[in-house]
Amino acid sequence: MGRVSLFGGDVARAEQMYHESRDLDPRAGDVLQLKKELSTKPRVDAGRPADYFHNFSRLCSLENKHHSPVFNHPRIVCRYRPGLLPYYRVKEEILSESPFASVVYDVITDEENYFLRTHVKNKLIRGRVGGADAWVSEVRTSDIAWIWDSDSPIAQSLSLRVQAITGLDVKQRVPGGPSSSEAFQVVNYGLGGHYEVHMDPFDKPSDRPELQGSGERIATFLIYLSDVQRGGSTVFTRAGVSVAPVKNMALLWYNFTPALKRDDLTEHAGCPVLIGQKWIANKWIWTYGNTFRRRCGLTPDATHLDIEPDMYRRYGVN
Ligand SMILES: O=C(O)CCC(=O)C(=O)O
Ligand SMILES: [Fe+2]
Repeated sequence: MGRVSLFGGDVARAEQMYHESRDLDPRAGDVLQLKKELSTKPRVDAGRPADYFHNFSRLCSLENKHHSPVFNHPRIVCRYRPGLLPYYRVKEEILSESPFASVVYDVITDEENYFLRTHVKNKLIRGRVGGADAWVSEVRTSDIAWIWDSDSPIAQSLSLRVQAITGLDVKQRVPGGPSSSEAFQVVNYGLGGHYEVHMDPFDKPSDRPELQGSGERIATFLIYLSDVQRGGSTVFTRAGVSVAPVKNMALLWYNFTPALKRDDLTEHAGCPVLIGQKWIANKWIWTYGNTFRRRCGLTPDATHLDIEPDMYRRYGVN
């Protein structure tokens, strides 16, 4: 436990546990190992804000249900989300207004879920972080694989569903052209698997040819392919939102404000899986093809809900 605390950045607790366990058995292997790690590990991880681990671990340790800051706004929290098609509405729970984050239940069927997980069975490889020079890192401990729309009619119909729900273009113009969305990224986290605090837009240009000229990841549509017995929530460390995985539920948020300013409040993380395993499928939607679908607001600080009526009026949806 002391080593877990140290790994989680809680040096004070690790030291306290070291002293307690040393008094019990000073020669135990774990005690000696903890002593070694305490003496070599830098006390503060450079570049991380002081509240980095505090917010991450506090939000991760909340109970296994959604948490959001008090939503003090006259606009409703549960609604039928206006979508691209006037007759197609999905039940949506808004968890945060700014940054906008919401969940939609049962966006895929069990059969589609099974397809996504089995299609990648022999293709999963360790996920990386970074842009063109992406590297394997302890920051992200999961296996990933990609499913393009051209790989299967099921993937294609799922992409169209994401388009209908978000109102955003998701067309993939590969090979050769810029795309409005990436392939589904299927991710498997084993025990302890996690993804530390990060933002989805790239810091550096990506080396993936299909993304050249596509702009940026304006929205993230994350589908949970499994429940997780304990742990594995997605947490927004600055916005104070925690989302517990529910099989076949999707979590949607916008990484950019309507004025195309990177929204730092969307900083988020995947909490460590404590019991069970976790599967998700990410769909990132790009600026390309969406300039007129998600227009600017009337003011530079307009939020997503401010521009929504304008976004859907074009499709005859009120
Ligand atoms: O696993 C999660 O809950 C978050 C995953 C994530 O943020 C990502 O893949 O970019
Ligand atoms: Fe992410």
